[in-house]
Amino acid sequence: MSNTTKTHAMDMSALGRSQQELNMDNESIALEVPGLSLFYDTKQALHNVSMRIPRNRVTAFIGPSGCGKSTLLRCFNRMNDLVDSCRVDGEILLDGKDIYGKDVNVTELRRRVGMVFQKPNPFPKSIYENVAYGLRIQGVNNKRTLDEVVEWALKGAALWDEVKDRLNESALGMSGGQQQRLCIARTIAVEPEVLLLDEPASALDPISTLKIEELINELKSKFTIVIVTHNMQQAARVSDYTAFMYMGELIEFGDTNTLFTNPSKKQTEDYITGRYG
Ligand SMILES: Nc1ncnc2c1ncn2[C@@H]1O[C@H](COP(=O)(O)OP(=O)(O)OP(=O)(O)O)[C@@H](O)[C@H]1O
Repeated sequence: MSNTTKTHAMDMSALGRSQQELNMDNESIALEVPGLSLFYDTKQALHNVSMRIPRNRVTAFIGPSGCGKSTLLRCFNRMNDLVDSCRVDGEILLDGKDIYGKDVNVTELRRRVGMVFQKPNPFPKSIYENVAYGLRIQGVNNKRTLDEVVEWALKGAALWDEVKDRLNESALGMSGGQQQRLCIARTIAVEPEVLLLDEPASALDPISTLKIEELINELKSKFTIVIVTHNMQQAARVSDYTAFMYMGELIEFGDTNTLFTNPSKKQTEDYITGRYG
């Protein structure tokens, strides 16, 4: 990298990050993509993507609009199955087993790999029932069990103190930031292994965004987290590993500190220094 570029590369210490580098070879792997292509009709949106997502870490997908970040994220819990024109070619291994295999129960897969979307989407139900929803679907109706899980999940989503006195009020009366944390609580209530976050803070104000980022940092001790973000500062703040994508290809994937301060590919360097995107 040239000296000029180095001065433009992100100052990671300003983000409060330690300089410690992580090594994928020392990680336990939650999700493995040996080589995945994806088509919407004849248009190829992912080109032979290979990657390993480490357990109990935060992995961020960055890249310009339309590069395939959300498409790849949605492959991890087969949300793309809902798109008629979509065809996936390849495997994704969750704990070593192909999630596209014939015998896979997709409902169970989506419990194990939960997803939170860009726009908070609570159900028009009470705060309590939003969090209890996934358990009720599983047939859990014991009040004591539900009470315990609702409290655990709301605490886990850093929302309990704000809502504990109004659990029976409608979730639709909450602020946007609270609704997004409620959606996180609803997702973690069924104890997934992986949490997919698709731009979870982009519709939120800066204070709510900060809360979501702090929450991500806390949740990674229990869950493997994959986050799509447009915001490079956010990726640098919250993630351990970062994948840079461009036009459906995975260009570079590695430890976040290294990717932002010393990228190995020219395309990554151009993107993080603001030359395109
Ligand atoms: N349901 C769909 N049908 C057809 N094409 C789609 C569909 N969803 C996405 N695409 C196309 O696939 C490509 C990748 O889109 P995707 O939304 O994954 O990109 P992205 O990197 O997440 O973009 P953004 O940052 O704007 O959300 C784009 O060319 C997009 O137009």
